[in-house]
Amino acid sequence: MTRIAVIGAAGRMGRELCRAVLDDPECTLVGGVVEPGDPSIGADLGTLSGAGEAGVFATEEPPEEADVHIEFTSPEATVAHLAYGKPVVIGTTGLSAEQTEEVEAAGERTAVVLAPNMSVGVNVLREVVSEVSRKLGPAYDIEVVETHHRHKKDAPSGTAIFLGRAAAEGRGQVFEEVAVHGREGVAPRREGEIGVHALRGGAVVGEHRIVFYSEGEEVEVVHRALSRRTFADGAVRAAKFAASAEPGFYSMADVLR
Ligand SMILES: NC(=O)C1=CN([C@@H]2O[C@H](COP(=O)(O)OP(=O)(O)OC[C@H]3O[C@@H](n4cnc5c(N)ncnc54)[C@H](OP(=O)(O)O)[C@@H]3O)[C@@H](O)[C@H]2O)C=CC1
Ligand SMILES: O=C(O)C1=N[C@H](C(=O)O)C[C@H](O)C1
Repeated sequence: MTRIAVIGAAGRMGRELCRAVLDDPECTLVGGVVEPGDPSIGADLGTLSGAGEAGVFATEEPPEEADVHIEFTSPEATVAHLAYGKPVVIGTTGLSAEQTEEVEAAGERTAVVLAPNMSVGVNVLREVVSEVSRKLGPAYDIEVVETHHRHKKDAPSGTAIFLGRAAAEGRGQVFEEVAVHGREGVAPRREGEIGVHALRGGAVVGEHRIVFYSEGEEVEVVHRALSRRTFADGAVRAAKFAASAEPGFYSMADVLR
């Protein structure tokens, strides 16, 4: 039985995670951490997440007995929470290069899984995107287009960067050197650039399109998340992995291996 505490339990993903952990016969939800001063402190996590009373309550600090934490909060909170020192699965996106380095360094002390998208589909698609890019070669123009709900804070999405890197790597480029984020004014396409575009609106759970254009054809690789449950199920799978893994810095590729 894996004892899991959800950090950021009052958020959109936090509630989905609480439901997913409560539904999993191999896991026990032992706690849920919310921001200091949050009105849901003391609330039953089952009731808060819509799963029905669970007898486990939202707190400001995680319970000692957790084997592993699942963290979907903000970049700042995620880095601050590394001090808990527990095995942790991190889904938070929008981390700076310095914040990512801090997360990586935590892997020297405990098991850390960091993934901008916990769905099986996106992680399989990463290989497909890399391979399509490799086979089509540098003559094709690549554009990455992502769409998310109106509440999403970071842009572009962590997944757009993840899949953009795969496309770049596939044809021997470094994504950060060729990415062009949106276009405005006089902005003709330069050879080899990868355009990245973030659409925000409504309740869209998450859509990612990697489009390859030549003069004569258009090849599109698409992932649409239909429910946040797909991310939560992946995170719970990663938590079971992290709870028994050696200290190290892991990705979903390690979890799904
Ligand atoms: N890897 C993946 O598969 C996925 C990743 N994500 C990422 O997960 C993150 C969260 O997304 P989402 O759930 O939609 O966002 P929400 O804003 O709904 O949830 C984040 C929650 O974290 C809380 N929080 C902030 N600081 C702390 C803290 N110090 N302690 C405890 N809780 C805290 C927030 O509280 P408050 O609102 O009061 O600030 C909020 O309830 C984003 O970075 C998003 O991109 C999302 C989906 C899938
Ligand atoms: O904020 C979200 O909602 C999502 N964020 C992740 C990202 O930034 O890639 C994953 C998913 O697309 C949903």
